[in-house]
Amino acid sequence: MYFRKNGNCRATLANEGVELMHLHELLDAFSIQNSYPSIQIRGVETDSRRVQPGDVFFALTGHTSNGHDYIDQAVAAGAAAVVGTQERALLEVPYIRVADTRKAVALAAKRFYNNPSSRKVVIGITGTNGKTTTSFLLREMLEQAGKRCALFGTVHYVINGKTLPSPNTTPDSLQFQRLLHESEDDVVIMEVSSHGIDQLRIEGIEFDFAVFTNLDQDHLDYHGTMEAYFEVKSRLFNQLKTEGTAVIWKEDVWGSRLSDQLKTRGVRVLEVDKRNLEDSSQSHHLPFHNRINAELAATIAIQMGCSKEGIQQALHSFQGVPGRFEVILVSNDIHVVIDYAHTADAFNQVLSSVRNLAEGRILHVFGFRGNRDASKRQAMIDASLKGSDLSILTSDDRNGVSQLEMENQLDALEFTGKRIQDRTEAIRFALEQASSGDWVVITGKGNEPYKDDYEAPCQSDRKTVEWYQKQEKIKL
Ligand SMILES: CC(=O)N[C@H]1[C@@H](OP(=O)(O)OP(=O)(O)OC[C@H]2O[C@@H](n3ccc(=O)[nH]c3=O)[C@H](O)[C@@H]2O)O[C@H](CO)[C@@H](O)[C@@H]1O[C@H](C)C(=O)N[C@@H](C)C(=O)N[C@H](CCC(=O)O)C(=O)O
Ligand SMILES: Nc1ncnc2c1ncn2[C@@H]1O[C@H](COP(=O)(O)OP(=O)(O)OP(=O)(O)O)[C@@H](O)[C@H]1O
Repeated sequence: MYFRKNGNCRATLANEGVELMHLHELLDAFSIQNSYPSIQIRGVETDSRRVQPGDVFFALTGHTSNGHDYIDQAVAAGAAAVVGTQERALLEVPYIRVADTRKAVALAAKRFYNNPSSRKVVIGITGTNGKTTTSFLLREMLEQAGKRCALFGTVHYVINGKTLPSPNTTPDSLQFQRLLHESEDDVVIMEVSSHGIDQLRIEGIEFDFAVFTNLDQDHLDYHGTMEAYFEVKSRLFNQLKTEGTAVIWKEDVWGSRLSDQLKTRGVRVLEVDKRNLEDSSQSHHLPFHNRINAELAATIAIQMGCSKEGIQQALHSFQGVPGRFEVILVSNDIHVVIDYAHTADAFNQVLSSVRNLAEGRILHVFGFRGNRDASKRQAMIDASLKGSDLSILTSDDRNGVSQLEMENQLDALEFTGKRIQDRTEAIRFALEQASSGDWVVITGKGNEPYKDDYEAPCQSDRKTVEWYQKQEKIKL
């Protein structure tokens, strides 16, 4: 069945609900002047293992493998055309050479799915810490005001109210356009990671609002320097619509710098600073860092027509974010906080928030992810030692690094606290040490499962704490 939609000639495959498009129409999306045959294509794909007959296969040069190595596999699976950057011997299907396949696939997917984000309010949230929390808070405020929100982030994606697993904080461009094509939501709230920007996952998307929370040392294994990291993050703001608005936490030095840059360029900027927090009575029950996130979210919500009362109501009913400042009261007046902090600044924030609450001591359990930015580790250790009364260094997620190698790396750091290799054991130790009025703060994994060789393998920090309570393995 053929039909025309927004001027594009499309067709639907019987019983599959899949639209067809002419190859030249797709290639127009990334400005390829072409004389390729006018074949019909069925879809866009970047993974040879998922190619269906009629798809255009985009060969991406990745960090672990090279899509060009899978072109033959894609063609064998029925690819109607292939797009890549490398020179190729003649194929039995058209091969289109471009300068940048990531850019090409982003623009092709946008065209193929008929630019779905153009019909929604699009909000991007970036920064080292606070993206997830700000996005959850904003969703709560907007949903309570009757706006249906799609959400993309670290914890999960939500489309049409349905929760989907999150393979990446920021989805790749193809997945993003595909999901938005299905979305009947009014608003799109997305966490925008620096990897996502660098890998052009948001290429071609125009934002109504872009938020900057803060910048702290992280991901330098990928970006090299803080300057480079900042430069990548700031690219999000080049994708604001002409009438779009930047919302920035001004107390952060990088945020202040970004704000000045944007104002010089004539971009509309709404700055949030400590004074806004003093004025806002509605978020006083939250730890300080989440008050920042709440204020950033509220600034957008107000711009989108939400009432102050509605925002207050949303903050009141907010259930929190899985694995972010989750507080568990265990017996004998001992509190446990499960949190996702994995930078020095996040440690400072969380530990000082707990300091304001704790009558007794703070016992901090933390670790490091293997195969990721190791240059931030000493600053994290220093923040833990400074902000807690007992600092317990354990395993976080070795991410393919052997235990021996990890232990060697830790030996090279200056740490005067307690080291317990096994995470379950470290949590047990902290709980055993705690007495009435103390707070045990467990950071790094949040709601994510961790792998451990000890008694309770592959579970979450919360489950471990609850397990100890239930098993009465320790006297709480
Ligand atoms: C290092 C990195 O960022 N990698 C991301 C990147 O993968 P890649 O391009 O390197 O993929 P690859 O595995 O080398 O494969 C290259 C190409 O060959 C294709 N292929 C491969 C095998 C095959 O048989 N056939 C085939 O066609 C693949 O489909 C792909 O198109 O692009 C993929 C799709 O977008 C991402 O899923 C993947 O994220 C990995 C899983 C990852 O861990 N990324 C982290 C660093 C990340 O992006 N994190 C941020 C959050 C950071 C934070 O703020 O905390 C995020 O947004 O998630
Ligand atoms: N505004 C903030 N400033 C500093 N630290 C914060 C802030 N908000 C949250 N944090 C800390 O950062 C941790 C991660 O928070 P959140 O998940 O909201 O951020 P994120 O940017 O989405 O992180 P990631 O991309 O790694 O998932 C929290 O558990 C908390 O320790």
